[in-house]
Amino acid sequence: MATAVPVERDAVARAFPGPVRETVRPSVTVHEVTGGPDLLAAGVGPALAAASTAGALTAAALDGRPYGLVVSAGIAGGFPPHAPLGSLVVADEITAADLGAETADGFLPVTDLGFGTVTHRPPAALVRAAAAAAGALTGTVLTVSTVTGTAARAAELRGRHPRALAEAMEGFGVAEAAAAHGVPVLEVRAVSNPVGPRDRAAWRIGDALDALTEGFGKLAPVLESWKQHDRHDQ
Ligand SMILES: O=C(O)c1cccc(C(=O)CC[C@H]2O[C@@H](n3cnc4c(=O)[nH]cnc43)[C@H](O)[C@@H]2O)c1
Repeated sequence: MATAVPVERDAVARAFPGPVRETVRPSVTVHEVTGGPDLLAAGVGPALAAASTAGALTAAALDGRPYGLVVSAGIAGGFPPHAPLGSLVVADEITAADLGAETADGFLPVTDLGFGTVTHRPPAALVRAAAAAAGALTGTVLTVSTVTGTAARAAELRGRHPRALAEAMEGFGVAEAAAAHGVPVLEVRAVSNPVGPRDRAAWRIGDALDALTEGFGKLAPVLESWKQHDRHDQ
């Protein structure tokens, strides 16, 4: 499970009762919850999140304990009124919103330029089960390299992605790493702030971290049934 920063990782860890063992890997430190998931604070932004997640995936595969599922988790901006503060969002699409080219006629995703991908889709059955268990909304979660800070940019993003519920900065990077290893991905976000005009006073990071802990408490049985990694140990 990959969060951006340690405070998010620790919020997820609080949902699982077991003790935590810290293992230093070449590109990332893994917090292994006994009887629960492995957790990474993979860094802020898609590039570092991809590098850290790929490192953990590679290390686990070389140990003969490959992961069966990768989860990108953390706080996010929610598009009002679709994803209110404190709500939980499970992504059915993880989309890189600013990976492309600006043209006189508007933004072109890299796929229109003939390269790569801009969207990863988590397994539909997993998304349904996770959202039902956690009482979460489902929709597109955008990955951006620049936090939206104006109403105009928020409207532009929703115009291009009408199903977008939230934006964050790591999901697509984590999903790229998972895809490179042939492992399914899920993204779960708790809304800490509205997407729109920059207003630090409007952040509710503590509430979002609490929602993350509560959400993962409810998600645990769903994730357990998808987890192949620990089954290799038994
Ligand atoms: O400076 C600001 O106005 C500002 C507003 C919201 C969030 C930030 C961050 O630097 C948070 C980055 C961190 O948290 C995730 N996150 C949370 N809210 C958002 C958001 O609205 N847009 C993008 N990312 C967000 C993100 O995944 C990072 O890990 C700054």
